[in-house]
Amino acid sequence: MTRSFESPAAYVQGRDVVDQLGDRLKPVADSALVLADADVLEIVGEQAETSLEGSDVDATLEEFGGESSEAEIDRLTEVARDADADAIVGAGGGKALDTAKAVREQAGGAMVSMPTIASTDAPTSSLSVIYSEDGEFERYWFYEEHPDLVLVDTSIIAGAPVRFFTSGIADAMATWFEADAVRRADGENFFDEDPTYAAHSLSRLCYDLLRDHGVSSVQAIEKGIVTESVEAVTEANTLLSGLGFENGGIAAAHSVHNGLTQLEETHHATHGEKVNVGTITQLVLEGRSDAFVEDVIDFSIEVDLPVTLAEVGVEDPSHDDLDRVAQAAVADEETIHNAFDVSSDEVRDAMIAADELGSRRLS
Ligand SMILES: NC(=O)c1ccc[n+]([C@@H]2O[C@H](COP(=O)([O-])OP(=O)(O)OC[C@H]3O[C@@H](n4cnc5c(N)ncnc54)[C@H](O)[C@@H]3O)[C@@H](O)[C@H]2O)c1
Ligand SMILES: [Zn+2]
Repeated sequence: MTRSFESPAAYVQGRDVVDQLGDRLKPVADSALVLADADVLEIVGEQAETSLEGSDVDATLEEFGGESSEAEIDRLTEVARDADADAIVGAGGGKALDTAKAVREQAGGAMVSMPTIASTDAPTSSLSVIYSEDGEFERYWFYEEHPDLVLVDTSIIAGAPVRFFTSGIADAMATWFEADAVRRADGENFFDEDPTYAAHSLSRLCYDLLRDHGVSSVQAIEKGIVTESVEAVTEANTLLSGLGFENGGIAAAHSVHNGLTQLEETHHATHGEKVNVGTITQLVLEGRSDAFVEDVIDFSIEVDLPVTLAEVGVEDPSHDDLDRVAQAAVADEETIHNAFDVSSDEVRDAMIAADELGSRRLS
């Protein structure tokens, strides 16, 4: 079996790095299309345009409608073609970046991810999650190419609501436990190949940075300030978690997340928040010691992440509801099989046990 590692060509992070957009794009583009929703255009539109035009790159700003749907991708692809754009710049959260990746796939040229929140693994990856226009999950699109540049402005990240940042911490924490489980089970990464030592090691570094700087970084984001802890956790949430999940593979935490999306009442919880319940469930499935699971739960509570089903919207779940979640989590295509040989009954019971441990630590 071969092992593989793939990544964006460049990653740049720091205060005010949006000002570098033009200089960094100029070698490959004479014109760029910037895609962002109305709120994000308010935050970063003018700064991006000034930087591009200051480097003689023609800038077109277009409002993204908010859903990474095929219809929106097709509409924006037309805008990119009409503008004769050599580069697509996506700014915002996971949905805006996933849309920009899809538009680049169809229109060609270079692609820049400019996450304005550190909430998910979307900025660095070579895939988009596609939804219907009404926001129902439809499918994943996989691409040959990664973004050419990921530009992460920490002064913007620090100005965003803290819930996005803590959600990113949850998604990043899962990266380590999933990559480690995949490696132990001899599972595969997102490129259907063996994970490298690098992927395993970067995933571990991701977790260590979260545990070393998580609490202080969240405190700093609450105050809207940028500290070294904010830089460390932004890097963990964005670069390390992104490289870690694609190259290391994912396992049960994300399958439980996918199962939870079956229940309407979890829809208000973010991706990362549902993943956190999945992480604790995975640790129970692995048979980790009480002390180990409690340590992860206590850290989650400290950074205000959910540790119970009720906290992601599922109050007093019926046996049937939990069976539905568990059955979806072990569907044939689910990544849980990458690392675990388990039945839906085992997943359901692990969810109940994880919920119980979480409730005890909360009280
Ligand atoms: N492609 C991948 O590898 C990958 C990985 C994980 C998740 N995802 C996808 O990412 C999406 C979730 O992304 P998300 O959690 O980032 O949310 P999102 O993209 O759904 O929404 C982000 C929201 O935050 C707002 N926002 C952005 N920057 C802001 C700022 N600086 N200040 C205030 N508000 C700001 C936006 O206006 C938007 O309303 C899902 O569609 C999920 O499937 C993709
Ligand atoms: Zn995730």
